[in-house]
Amino acid sequence: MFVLVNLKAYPCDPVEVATAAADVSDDSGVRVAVAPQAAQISAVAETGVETWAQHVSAVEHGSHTGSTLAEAAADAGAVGTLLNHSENRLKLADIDGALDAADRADLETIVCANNPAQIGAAAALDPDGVAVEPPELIGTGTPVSKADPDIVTGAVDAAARVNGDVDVLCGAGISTGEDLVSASDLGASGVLLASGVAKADDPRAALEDLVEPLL
Ligand SMILES: O=C[C@H](O)COP(=O)(O)O
Repeated sequence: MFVLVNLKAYPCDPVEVATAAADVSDDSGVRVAVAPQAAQISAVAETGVETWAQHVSAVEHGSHTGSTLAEAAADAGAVGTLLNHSENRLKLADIDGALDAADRADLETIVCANNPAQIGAAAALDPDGVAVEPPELIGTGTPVSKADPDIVTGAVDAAARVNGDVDVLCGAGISTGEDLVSASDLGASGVLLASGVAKADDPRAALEDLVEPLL
């Protein structure tokens, strides 16, 4: 299972979370990555944790003020990027362009989507992975794997019909090892989560709890 922790714009210490994630990944053998704010990619990558961008723009080098250049994210230490997160939705053409930008910079890609139909569309663009997240469950602590398991199995089926090479993650409300096991049982190959770690009093303990059933 792949555990991707999105720090969003939460007021956590990204280096503290990243250091804990690197340690938990090393100790458990579970792949754990952290996606901080763009300006914090370098500091997070220096901890040794697998580091992802939260977004890259569909642009090349040039006059694009305010953009997040894929090459700059990679130079700072990112090895992958989320795209089209529910909190940063993109037009179809911009998802496609951002995937091209990520490919140019050798970044792994996960395209987020709300439901199985959108997952099928996202998979058709040939990212490395897709992540299904019902927006209404994001940040609630109610795991998608329990509240809406059909959306996870539906996403797995939709992706497989379109593109057998794409990994399928699920997210929204995931915070415990039990949630991780449920996601795996439903066919997901990873989880995308945020508040369960970024807003935890003890992010290290939250990460340890997440991977515990996989040990
Ligand atoms: O990127 C992460 C997702 O939006 C899930 O957020 P959450 O774990 O706080 O529900």
